Amino acid sequence: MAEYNRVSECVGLITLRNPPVNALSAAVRQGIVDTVQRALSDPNVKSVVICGQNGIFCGGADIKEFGSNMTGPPLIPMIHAIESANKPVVAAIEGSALGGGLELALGCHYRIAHSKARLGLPEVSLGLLPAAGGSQRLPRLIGVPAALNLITTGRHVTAAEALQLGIVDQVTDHNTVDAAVKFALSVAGRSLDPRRISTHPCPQQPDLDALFEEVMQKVRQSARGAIAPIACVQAVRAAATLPYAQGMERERELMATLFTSGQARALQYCFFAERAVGRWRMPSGARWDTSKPRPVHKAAVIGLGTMGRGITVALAQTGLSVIAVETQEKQLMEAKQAISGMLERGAKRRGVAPALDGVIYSQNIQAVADVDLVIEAVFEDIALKTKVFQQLSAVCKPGTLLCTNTSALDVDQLASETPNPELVVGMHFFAPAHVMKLLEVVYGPRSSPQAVATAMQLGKKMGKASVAVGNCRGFVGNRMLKPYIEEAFFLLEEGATPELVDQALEEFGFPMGVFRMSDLSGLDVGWRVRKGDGLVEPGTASGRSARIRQGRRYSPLGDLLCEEGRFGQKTGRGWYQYDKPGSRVARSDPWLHSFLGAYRAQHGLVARRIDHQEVLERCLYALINEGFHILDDGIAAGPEDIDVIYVSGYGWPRHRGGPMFYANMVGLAKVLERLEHYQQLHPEVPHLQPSSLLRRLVASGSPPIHKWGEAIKKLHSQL
Ligand SMILES: CCCCCCC[C@H](O)CC(=O)SCCNC(=O)CCNC(=O)[C@H](O)C(C)(C)COP(=O)([O-])OP(=O)([O-])OC[C@H]1O[C@@H](n2cnc3c(N)ncnc32)[C@H](O)[C@@H]1OP(=O)([O-])[O-]
Ligand SMILES: NC(=O)c1ccc[n+]([C@@H]2O[C@H](COP(=O)([O-])OP(=O)(O)OC[C@H]3O[C@@H](n4cnc5c(N)ncnc54)[C@H](O)[C@@H]3O)[C@@H](O)[C@H]2O)c1
Repeated sequence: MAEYNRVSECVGLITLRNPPVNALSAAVRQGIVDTVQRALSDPNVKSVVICGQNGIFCGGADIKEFGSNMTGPPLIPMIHAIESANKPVVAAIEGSALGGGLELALGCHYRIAHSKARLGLPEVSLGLLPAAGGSQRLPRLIGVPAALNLITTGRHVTAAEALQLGIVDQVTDHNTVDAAVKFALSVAGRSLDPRRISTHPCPQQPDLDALFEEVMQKVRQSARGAIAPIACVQAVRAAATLPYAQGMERERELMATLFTSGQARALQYCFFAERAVGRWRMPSGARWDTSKPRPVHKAAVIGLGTMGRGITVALAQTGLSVIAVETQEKQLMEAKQAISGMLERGAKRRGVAPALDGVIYSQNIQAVADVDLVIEAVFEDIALKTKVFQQLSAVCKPGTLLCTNTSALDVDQLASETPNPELVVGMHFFAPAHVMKLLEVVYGPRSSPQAVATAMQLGKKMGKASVAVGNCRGFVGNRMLKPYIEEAFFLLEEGATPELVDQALEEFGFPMGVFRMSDLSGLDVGWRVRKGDGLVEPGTASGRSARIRQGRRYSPLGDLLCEEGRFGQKTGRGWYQYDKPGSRVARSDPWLHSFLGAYRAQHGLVARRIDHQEVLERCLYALINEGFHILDDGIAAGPEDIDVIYVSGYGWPRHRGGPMFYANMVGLAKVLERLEHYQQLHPEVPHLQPSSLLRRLVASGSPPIHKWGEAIKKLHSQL
């Protein structure tokens, strides 16, 4: 709703009231229509101010309404009525003015913002465009290049930048509503014609065609199949080339296409999923809203290799004091240099001072005695980690949380080696840890709710998408990756090439296919794991039996490449070839193709034609099937958790919503049918055997994703 008051005798003050972000629901739109009319028809009112309650102007259209039949007054005529008003209307912007919220403000004649406010048109990130006139008014106000940048990226700008761009007329450090009322009084009676943005022509821009061509190319490259950024460019082009009314018509047409697209549904699902994972729960019944995190002022990182360095940077950037411990002197010196460099570059980008003094380096574990939380990132070796955890338990003050960054070891086993297992959780970061958005917070059966709450809160402070998951081999992300990679290997055996597999996955929207990714992260990583699992058998055995290990189909292709010293980019050779070790441009390698030919011949395999469809079905459905197992095992609380993990940590294209959402879109019956089909063809591949949850869901009529919970058993913290 919207509340109306008369202030300073002759200013009509309209306050949007719809907590928490004053989204423009039907009731709010109706409230605005009514109160604007009331203010305009009151002869005592000389000007009008629109603000939002609780320090936030407006978070835009109510996204929850998009899934239903929209009722209430539409936004476009409502904003048009404000712009056409014969009394000045001033927007008082505190907190956020986003999407429809900024479009509403652009319909006002003046905009006053608090210095801490953020403004933007983020519709593109929801698969939409600013379709309440934003795509037509913003270019008229700030010019085509700046509007293109804001609308195609959806980025939020600070009040200072908004002032510089000309989006707002004044910025205040004081009470915004008071400033806006004062301003409204000062402009009462002035001509409003120059303030009606829709009546302006777009500022002239030389080489308009070249500009649009360039931006379109850039957008197509970075959008990786997303349609909204392209529609955003088209809408701004309409603003630049057509009269306002025709531009609005184009905006409407483009929005109509986007609004009902699967991509918009997927992106809006992601928006809510990212918020839903914050409402975590544990098998014990402990939950986000009943578990109080411990304050963390000082943290420690043990082991300053690849991961420890990034984790130190991520912690220091949140303003924490960090004790960074590394036993090897040379490593310590190198780490200090690398961490300082990362902090300096990060601070420069964000325009703040680098937190160099926030990090204290030591070779001695005793230095962590008074920290509140430790993150261990030493080598992936259970004996070493156990020793480190025992040392930490002896050294740290009582109550210090002990977190491990292990990728695959048993968090619960580590916990059981300490006197206080309730203080132990996994904090599984992804490389590079100061950049990658994802954090899996892994709880064991004995982890306390407080430990989980603390790790989740710290993750949020570091700007991570933090997801609480149970303890099992590979946790959620890496566990699902295993069948995906295995299927890719099997496809090579059957006739595919790394190029074909990668192309299919990249066209689907992954930034990198499985083989380019494997070259980047190093083939030796998986080799070490497979050796540890007793799967790697040296030798030249041939035939089908050589490819069955531990009772199931196994492809030794990755091991054979490692035996050749082909570890990927770092050695200049892997699934592709590179100009030199460390170089990043992958080129097709004829050696690899003849190696695959010889391998197939040795094992009696006949190459067949494999198309993109099969690549996608085999790799993605195997991954999704594991996701269903994970849900059934209770390792992830819901499909949103899995989807957030895949979108923020594994390059799953956001406009496809995540693997579980994608399965829902494709249709669960179809996924089941294809898995059954491939399982019949490859009976020795257990991960193609459809999960019982998938079968149950299909049997119960394939309920929509938000109803899957009813078919899922209770949460577990361990398999
Ligand atoms: C054909 C039809 C024509 C239509 C015309 C088009 C109009 C327009 O162009 C389209 C739009 O405006 S598109 C919209 C463009 N606008 C955007 O994209 C802005 C989206 N919002 C944001 O970016 C952030 O919420 C803020 C920065 C506003 C606050 O951040 P913060 O302080 O960290 O808070 P938080 O944790 O993020 O959210 C708190 C709670 O509020 C919820 N909620 C939030 N916004 C909502 C909304 N618009 N709606 C509903 N709910 C919304 C959120 O889900 C959460 O509830 P939950 O129960 O926990 O899930
Ligand atoms: N590299 C990745 O992509 C990645 C991703 C997620 C998780 N992880 C996990 O993070 C952990 C660290 O991996 P990494 O890649 O950073 O390893 P790394 O080999 O780069 O670094 C490990 C560091 O720990 C130091 N160290 C060993 N024993 C120590 C001790 N007792 N005290 C202090 N320092 C000690 C080593 O000197 C080395 O500098 C592993 O458990 C790994 O599984 C790695």
